[in-house]
Amino acid sequence: MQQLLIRGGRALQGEVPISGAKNAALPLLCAALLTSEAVTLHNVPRLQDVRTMLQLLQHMGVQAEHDAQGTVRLRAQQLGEPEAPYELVRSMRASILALGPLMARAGRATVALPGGCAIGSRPVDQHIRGLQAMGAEIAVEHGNIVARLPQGMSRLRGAHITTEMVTVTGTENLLMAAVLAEGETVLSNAALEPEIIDLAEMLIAMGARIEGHGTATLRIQGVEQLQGCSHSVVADRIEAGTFLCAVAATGGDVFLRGARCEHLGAVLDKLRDMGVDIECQAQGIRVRSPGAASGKLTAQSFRTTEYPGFPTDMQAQFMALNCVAQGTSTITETIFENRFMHVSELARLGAHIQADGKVAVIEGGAQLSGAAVSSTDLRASACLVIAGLVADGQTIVGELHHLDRGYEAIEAKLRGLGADIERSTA
Ligand SMILES: CC(=O)N[C@H]1[C@@H](OP(=O)(O)OP(=O)(O)OC[C@H]2O[C@@H](n3ccc(=O)[nH]c3=O)[C@H](O)[C@@H]2O)O[C@H](CO)[C@@H](O)[C@@H]1O
Ligand SMILES: C=C(OP(=O)(O)O)C(=O)O
Repeated sequence: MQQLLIRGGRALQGEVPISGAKNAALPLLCAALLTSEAVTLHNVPRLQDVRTMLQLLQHMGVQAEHDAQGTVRLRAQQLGEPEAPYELVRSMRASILALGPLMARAGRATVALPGGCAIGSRPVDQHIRGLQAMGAEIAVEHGNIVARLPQGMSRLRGAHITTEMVTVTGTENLLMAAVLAEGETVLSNAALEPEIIDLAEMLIAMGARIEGHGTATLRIQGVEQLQGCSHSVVADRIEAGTFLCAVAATGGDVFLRGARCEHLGAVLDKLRDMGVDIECQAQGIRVRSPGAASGKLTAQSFRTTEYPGFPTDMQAQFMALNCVAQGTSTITETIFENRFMHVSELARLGAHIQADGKVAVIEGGAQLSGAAVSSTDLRASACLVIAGLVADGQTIVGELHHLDRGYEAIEAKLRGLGADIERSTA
């Protein structure tokens, strides 16, 4: 079993490269299913979810290779069996993103129903409803979503779809289904995340006709086929936000190369209000902080909401920061019903937090002390790493498969900034 050993108390200094976004790379990889031509993706992060997605695509007959420079070359010339088996789906919920492209390209798909996972029940009813509105027949059989076109129908048909809530992968799935559908699709209540814009831009480069990406209404005119393309994955705003919180907590002066201020508005506002200096530059973000130990950082309350609000994927990391900043803060998690599992682990490090339902109240100013803690999900593990970086003594973070799903070389990047952190096999 692998674990991270962190000896806290060092300020972070220097420059760190921000990788391509996991949550953009995963739908972009699935978009390669939409064409028989070659697709090249640059700036693809080397992390476990990407490896799982490549395995899934290879399972369907897609040629896919990831080189050491972060370029993935894909070709879905002929699709094999359009199915996503449970072994792959259960380790990565984003496998559901194969459903829309497979229905668009092959007219049938079998995708294992993702189970309830750590952070909430996460149903996919909106994905299914949207595809049904486009003419798909869908049944759930033996734990699989089995989708097909009815007899006599050769393509999905455009439809007006309003999702009942804003869903990121739901919007992506329906967008990828609509680009090859017959006629116009209007997606209302669409998600606005930068990863959706990145996907729309790649699809447009493939010949798709899309308007309104980045707004709540997407208009798609279906085309008969798409061509190959070359596209670079947008920078990971959540990885950048994680480093911002780490530097804020430890203190220091770091340049996040490639990070984009315009994608981090709500997080940057809270950091500035806290007393952290943020400078937006063309090539990245510079962050300077006196560190929590100075007593000069003021804890900030927030609610997680859909983009452009405060991202749920930054809630845990910011909570670690609020534990050591001064004052009492309240965090309300509105997106997922079970995303406070890091609270009990932070308590093992000496944090003072009371969580009840959607709301956690954090009494700041804690002097954390190192202990053995266990990751419960991806961002919870990043939160524990941040806490470890400011705790006295040694923190041991276990269950690293969560962290490795979504962070590329996080300990090497932190070591490059002066952190005392290493991976060991227990
Ligand atoms: C791979 C990827 O991009 N993952 C991100 C994506 O997840 P994901 O796309 O799974 O999250 P959604 O935006 O779909 O979920 C938002 C809310 O809608 C609910 N819902 C969603 C779909 C549906 O059919 N029915 C339903 O009830 C969910 O349970 C949740 O409460 O957006 C989340 C919210 O920003 C992020 O935390 C994840 O990191
Ligand atoms: C929850 C996350 O990812 P996923 O949707 O892949 O589980 C995340 O990136 O924080």
